Amino acid sequence: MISVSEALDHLFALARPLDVEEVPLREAGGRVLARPVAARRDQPPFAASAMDGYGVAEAAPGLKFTVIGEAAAGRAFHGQVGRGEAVRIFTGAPVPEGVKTVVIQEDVTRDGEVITITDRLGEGDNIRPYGNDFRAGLTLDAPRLLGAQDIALLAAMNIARVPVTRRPKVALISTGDELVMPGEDPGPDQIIASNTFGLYVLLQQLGAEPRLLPIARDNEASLRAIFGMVGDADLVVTIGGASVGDHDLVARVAEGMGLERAFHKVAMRPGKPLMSGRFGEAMMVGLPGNPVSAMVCGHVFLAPVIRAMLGLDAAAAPRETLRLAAPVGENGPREHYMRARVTPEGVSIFDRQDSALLSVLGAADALAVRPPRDPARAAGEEIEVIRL
Ligand SMILES: Nc1nc2c(c(=O)[nH]1)N[C@H]1C(S)=C(S)[C@@H](COP(=O)(O)OP(=O)(O)OC[C@H]3O[C@@H](n4cnc5c(N)ncnc54)[C@H](O)[C@@H]3O)O[C@H]1N2
Ligand code: MOO
Repeated sequence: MISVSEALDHLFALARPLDVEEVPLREAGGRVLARPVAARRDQPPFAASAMDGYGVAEAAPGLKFTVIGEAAAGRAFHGQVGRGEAVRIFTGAPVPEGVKTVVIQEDVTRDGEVITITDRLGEGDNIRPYGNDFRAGLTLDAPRLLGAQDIALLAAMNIARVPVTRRPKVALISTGDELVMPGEDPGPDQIIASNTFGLYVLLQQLGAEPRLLPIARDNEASLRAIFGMVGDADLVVTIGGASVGDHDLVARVAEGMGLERAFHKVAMRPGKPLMSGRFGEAMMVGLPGNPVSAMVCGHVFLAPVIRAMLGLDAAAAPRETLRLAAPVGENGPREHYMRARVTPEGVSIFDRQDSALLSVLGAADALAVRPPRDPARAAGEEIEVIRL
């Protein structure tokens, strides 16, 4: 069995980078910027007032001015402002020629067209200089996962269409005679396909485009038929049928259809029967069927693979080092990803870790990672966690 980090190395080698597409700005949130983009203008494109008030050449308590016009956002005052003159000005307005400072209206008394600066004149000129935020050519570097604030910046840069990495198309195949879809009536020996839907949402959240294929039954003909439906998927993910049982046919059938397997079985818990390889034009990852095993493999393997396909760093799921809230016993020979909660007292690992228990996963907000053969640990000792 290979280690988790060896498995990740294999997976990164199997993943192919995707091409670039242009999308409208509003659709670029959550996508990965594929090429650097440069600002197409200076911002602000003129010196702008930062406040509502009066623009003057020089301000001091007691000085009087005659108001000769008005400058508002989107409506400049085009004349020259001389000594003894003021322009009524509003936030965002271009600062007229001759104005050196904006006195906020709270620091002024007005009588008809004449204003007088009171004796509590505030500090600063209240003017945002030309190009103060950025200049044309300012570059947003790629690759970069675009958040809401990046979209605001790109808009200000006047970028209406954004080059992003195409979303990886992922075909999700559940396998098993026992599975029915949520909402259906299960027979007495059937259960509901669950991790399929968890993985679907995880993939969506990662920026992939998942597609649910019909459930493949535990026979070669059914598996072959469903594999025949993967189309132009970049990644084929199977769930279940990965182990050694008589009905675990996934690897055999996929190999019959051209899978070049890179590995099968990883020294981890849960998730041991993981496999992967190239499957025609696609990459294939076979996940174990146990609901928690599949979800843990989603976080530990699928998430880094999707990020790599999107052009982000090929890196394992980020870990943090925190302190244990309670002692934990020694670990076995496999790297153990234990459902846990991060509390103010530290990392609290759940007692029940069976890989069928989705209720325990639902209560968890982190996976505590124990190295193989990690000795028993006391409360307060450090432990690495992956946040869920
Ligand atoms: N003799 C051995 N038996 C098993 C081993 C082993 O090494 N030797 N490994 C165990 C481990 S670890 C795991 S994990 C499981 C994984 O087995 P499979 O990948 O073949 O999964 P299945 O047998 O198809 O299903 C396991 C379990 O999960 C349920 N399941 C499957 N798909 C779904 C789904 N989409 N949604 C919800 N639940 C699902 C299925 O009904 C089974 O209960 O093998 C152990 N056995
Ligand atoms: O390795 Mo299995 O995934 O423990 O349930």
